[in-house]
Amino acid sequence: MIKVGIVGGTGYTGVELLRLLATHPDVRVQMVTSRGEAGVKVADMFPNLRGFVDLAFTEPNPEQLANCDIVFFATPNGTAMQSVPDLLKTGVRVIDLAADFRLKNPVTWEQWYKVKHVCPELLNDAVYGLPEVNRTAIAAARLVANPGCYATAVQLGFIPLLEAGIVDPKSLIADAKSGVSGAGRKAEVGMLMGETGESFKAYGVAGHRHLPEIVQGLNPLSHVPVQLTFVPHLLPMIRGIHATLYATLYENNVLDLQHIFEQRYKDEPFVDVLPAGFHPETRSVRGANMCRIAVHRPQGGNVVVVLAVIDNLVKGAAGQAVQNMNIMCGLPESTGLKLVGLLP
Ligand SMILES: NC(=O)C1=CN([C@@H]2O[C@H](COP(=O)(O)OP(=O)(O)OC[C@H]3O[C@@H](n4cnc5c(N)ncnc54)[C@H](OP(=O)(O)O)[C@@H]3O)[C@@H](O)[C@H]2O)C=CC1
Ligand SMILES: CC(=O)N[C@@H](CCC(=O)OP(=O)(O)O)C(=O)O
Repeated sequence: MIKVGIVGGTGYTGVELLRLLATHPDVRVQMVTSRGEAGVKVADMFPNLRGFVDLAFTEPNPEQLANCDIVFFATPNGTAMQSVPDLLKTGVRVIDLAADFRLKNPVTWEQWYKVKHVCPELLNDAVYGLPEVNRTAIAAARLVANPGCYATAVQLGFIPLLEAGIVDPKSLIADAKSGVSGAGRKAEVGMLMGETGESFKAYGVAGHRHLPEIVQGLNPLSHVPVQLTFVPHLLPMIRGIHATLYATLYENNVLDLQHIFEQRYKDEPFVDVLPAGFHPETRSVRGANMCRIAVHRPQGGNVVVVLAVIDNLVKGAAGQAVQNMNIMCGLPESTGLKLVGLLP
């Protein structure tokens, strides 16, 4: 059994990790931390876990964490980097769901996250945990940087087009919408039902911190640096991301875009390319570790439109983290992740 610890078990991604790991056949969760809820039984706070998780929240104690095989950090940005260097020295392998180890350049990190990185020497060692690109490196990694939610949907949508070299990398536009759970569980006026319900708005148009992450991931697939306009929006729903992606074809000749997408993802257990003409719905991936994608070419013109949906808490966070753990531990990648989306 893999001995697992979770730092930050009371946040939305931490609870989602608990939900997924509670029925994982090869995992024993032996420690879940919360400073605010230390001593409280997990199942008393989250009744969906009654009968599955018989643990109480504890303070994040480094000695207990060192007794785990894998530690997940489901903590705010800038938290994991404080304790990961010491934890790695004990031989524990780490999966960080936050952004601390996603960007390779510490200057870029400081620019977007507004704090100095405390262990920039680990940034090159950390493997970006997008299995559809980095599976081999993830298997050998001691430190995995789990991608951001928007970054997952946007990259999975653009990857086949850039790899095939058929679109102008300077023409990329990502219009992405997220449910409110993307902002986490902490109290915030802007996330109240009265503020978000029956309303819809863009935010972060001047620059969102997933922009450098997406560009860093897509640049190696392109012969010239990509130029991306990324606009996130907040939707009055709880879970889900819908990314509508645009790119301009180099040549307006007939290309089988459907075939390109189907071939790229034919062996991927967690990317589902829909038949031509379909429109994916966020509810089809709610609770599931899946990215559903459709590719369109409106009016046969030279603009490709890709639609990609994920559950921000599953393929956008906890599910992808478990997928990475399976790969790191040599388990079949789908172990514990054969989840069907919740309709309606
Ligand atoms: N929500 C989403 O859809 C996604 C989130 N992420 C990222 O995952 C991480 C967690 O997100 P989310 O679950 O939404 O966050 P929440 O704000 O909902 O939860 C944060 C958790 O971290 C704990 N925590 C906070 N500060 C510290 C600290 N200094 N040391 C130890 N534990 C701490 C909190 O418990 P306590 O304070 O009691 O210790 C709480 O359990 C974030 O970095 C987020 O950006 C990534 C992808 C998607
Ligand atoms: C709706 C909403 O607020 N979403 C979050 C994205 C959450 C996420 O994945 O961001 P991390 O990079 O911090 O992990 C945001 O835009 O900040």
